[in-house]
Amino acid sequence: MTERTFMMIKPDGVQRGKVGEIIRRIEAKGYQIVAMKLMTPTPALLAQHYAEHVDKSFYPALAAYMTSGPVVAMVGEGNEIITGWRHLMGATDPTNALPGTIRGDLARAWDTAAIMNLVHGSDSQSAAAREIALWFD
Ligand SMILES: Nc1ncnc2c1ncn2[C@@H]1O[C@H](COP(=O)(O)OP(=O)(O)OP(=O)(O)O)[C@@H](O)[C@H]1O
Repeated sequence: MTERTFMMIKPDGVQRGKVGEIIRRIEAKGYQIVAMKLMTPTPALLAQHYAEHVDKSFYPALAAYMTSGPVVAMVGEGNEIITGWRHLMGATDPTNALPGTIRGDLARAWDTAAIMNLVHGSDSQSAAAREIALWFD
């Protein structure tokens, strides 16, 4: 089923010059990028995006990481893209992410309180709808 998802290249991806490589992998898979913008998230936007995490002990570190610089916010479209993009990303913790995935190939464990893992993708259809509306008015 053709569907849309919210995809993001996080600040470490932009700062480390991985934008081209990540977009190359999205396009190599055959997914379409139907919206894209470079922006630095505000703390308020981030708290809405990560509403499920705001009360967690790592949230201050996550917020500092995610507002540290520009991100590339994208809407992707393709068959089963929500699940497929999460497979392309790999496991949340780069140490556990398999080779062949973006996190497995390009990220490593960082000695910081927030897991820096280059990319984000919505984990369900309801999350995709909510996140696309949040990031693209
Ligand atoms: N225990 C933790 N300690 C530090 N940072 C964490 C921890 N768990 C998650 N994070 C950070 O918060 C983000 C959101 O966590 P979540 O569990 O939703 O992971 P995810 O779905 O793989 O990642 P994302 O939502 O960014 O795609 C992670 O990508 C990571 O940057």
